[in-house]
Amino acid sequence: MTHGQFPYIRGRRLRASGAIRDMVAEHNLKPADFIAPVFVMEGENEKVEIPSMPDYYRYTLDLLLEEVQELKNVGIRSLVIFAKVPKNKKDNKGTEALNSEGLMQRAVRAIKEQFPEMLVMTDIAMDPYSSYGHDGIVEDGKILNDESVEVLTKMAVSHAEAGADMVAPSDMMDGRIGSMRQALDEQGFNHTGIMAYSAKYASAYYGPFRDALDSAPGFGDKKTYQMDPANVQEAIKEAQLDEQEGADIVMVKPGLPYMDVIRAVKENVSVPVSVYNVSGEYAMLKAAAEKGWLDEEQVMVETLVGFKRAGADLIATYFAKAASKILKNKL
Ligand SMILES: NCc1[nH]cc(CCC(=O)O)c1CC(=O)O
Ligand SMILES: [Mg+2]
Repeated sequence: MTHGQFPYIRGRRLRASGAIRDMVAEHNLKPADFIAPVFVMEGENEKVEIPSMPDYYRYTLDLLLEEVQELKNVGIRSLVIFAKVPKNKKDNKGTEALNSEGLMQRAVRAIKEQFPEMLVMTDIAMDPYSSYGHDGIVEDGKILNDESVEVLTKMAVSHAEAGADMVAPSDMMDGRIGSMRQALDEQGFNHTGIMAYSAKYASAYYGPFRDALDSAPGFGDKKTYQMDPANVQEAIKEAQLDEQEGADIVMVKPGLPYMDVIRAVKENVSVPVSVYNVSGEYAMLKAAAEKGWLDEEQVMVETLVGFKRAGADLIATYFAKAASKILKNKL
């Protein structure tokens, strides 16, 4: 009798073909999972490749609109805008951030006008506007919390006025989510959402992004407000606090070195969890791919599905367009 020959339970039966593998896949990526970060700068008819982010560009607003059309064409439904602020418009209080005719506000209005169905998020942080490159007002070498929250709150209202669907505070000041929720509600923007960068770590993986916006801190580092990479319990606390203060979505950032944090946060909040697959993670893969050391497309998809497996509901990633193209061709 050959019946019962060892092994009679064979996992490989469910891996035998593309059809069965796709059928039993526990997690699936789709373009609607992605938030595409976009960089906008002043000027006309210009796009500049970010040196440490190959194939990624900063656009003047006219060309950004064409790029948004391309994102839409591959199925992307959401983007988050970052504005590059000219040096002469930077000061310690981030004054330019509140200018209703500022680049960010103009970009939101133009994108929402041409693509009303696109979910437009805005970065709320002072560093691109700060002469010190910090996410808050500086006094005697320290980053002030409550004074900065006042500015950040006004920034959120200004972006809501411009038409942002969600604001995304990336500053890590205490109490800013509650303050923004209250101000938005009081000023008639109770429909404007908040995606909180809740567990944002003091990470060296942000280097290329700071190149893109010319926003590196002018002195010191961001360790008095961004989190210590050693901590995970604290991430749960920060995410739960932001949920209580009214965040609609909480975020973990960066992504790859913090897969466990995504899982921990996911299990401890009831709002959706997003992850930011940051600029340094993009740069690492692009650099290895350029050298022919890694297969860019395969590693990209493997990484992105890894975020979903870890517990992320949505993913902000510079690979949004490339990954969406691949996913589209698969269907
Ligand atoms: N507060 C600004 C901000 N918003 C997003 C990033 C990083 C994004 C990336 O690296 O892709 C940063 C940089 C920082 O905190 O220094
Ligand atoms: Mg916090």
